[in-house]
Amino acid sequence: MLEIIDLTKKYKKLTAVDALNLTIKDGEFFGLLGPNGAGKTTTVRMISTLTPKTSGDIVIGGESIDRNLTSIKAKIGVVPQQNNLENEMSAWENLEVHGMLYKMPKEKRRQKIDEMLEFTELTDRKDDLTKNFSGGMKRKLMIARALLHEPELLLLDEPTVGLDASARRKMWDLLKRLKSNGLTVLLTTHYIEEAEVLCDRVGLIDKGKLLRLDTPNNLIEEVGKITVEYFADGKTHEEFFPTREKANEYAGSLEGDVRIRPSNLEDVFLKFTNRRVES
Ligand SMILES: Nc1ncnc2c1ncn2[C@@H]1O[C@H](COP(=O)(O)OP(=O)(O)OP(=O)(O)O)[C@@H](O)[C@H]1O
Repeated sequence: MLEIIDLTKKYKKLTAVDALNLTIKDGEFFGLLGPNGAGKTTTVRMISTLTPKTSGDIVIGGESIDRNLTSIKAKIGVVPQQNNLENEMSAWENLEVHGMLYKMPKEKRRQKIDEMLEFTELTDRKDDLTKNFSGGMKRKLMIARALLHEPELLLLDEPTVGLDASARRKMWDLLKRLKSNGLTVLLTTHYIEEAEVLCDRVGLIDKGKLLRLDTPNNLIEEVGKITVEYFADGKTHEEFFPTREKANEYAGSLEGDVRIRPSNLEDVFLKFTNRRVES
């Protein structure tokens, strides 16, 4: 569905995305996980054709984005990190304008608007101005809008950033419904739990480079399923073990504050970079 080949973006001396290679399969829910500034937004913007790439290629459904921009644009739906709704328009009007921009015939457009409002649970609020919406409702409307023209690939840039815990969980449910419908999704996030809960495979990205790419489980197993966390010399240390027995054995040799827990993707990131994703 999506092939990214040696994709690079340079801003003067800064290489924001550095020879990125990855392939996303049909129906896959793929996550790019990395801290702020890792190059996630730049990658999504290049795939969305909003930011020109410096070099490399992006192939969507067999077509390079350098070839046929109009047909590529029809294949993708984009949900940017920042709200870019028309705030003085109602939810319905925002969707109507999008459908017209994508040249959807009136009957089909109206039918999809109803369907998307229903899917995102915004039907009751369809006539309200979006400036009066909560952060979670705005994000849901942006998803409804991105799906309206029936794209093959949905790009979600940090879909839950700025949302409170309850709105984030509701958004995860909505994204899980998309996943069960078989849509191909590329999501960026710096939330560990989000990547673990939603993604079939995860690419760890830091300073523009892809460090690792696999299922969350495989990545965690590569590092060690069990973490021993202990406090010494004024800071917290982590050691990783393949089994609880080995972790127990090691923990037994330590003094003071010791915790044994399942490893997560934050530990994987820490192991490969010495830095945390959620800092
Ligand atoms: N228009 C620009 N001009 C110059 N540098 C930029 C520009 N856009 C991004 N950068 C730089 O490129 C790097 C990657 O930024 P990017 O926004 O892609 O990261 P990110 O992983 O999406 O982080 P965030 O979630 O905070 O947006 C950063 O160092 C950023 O400062």
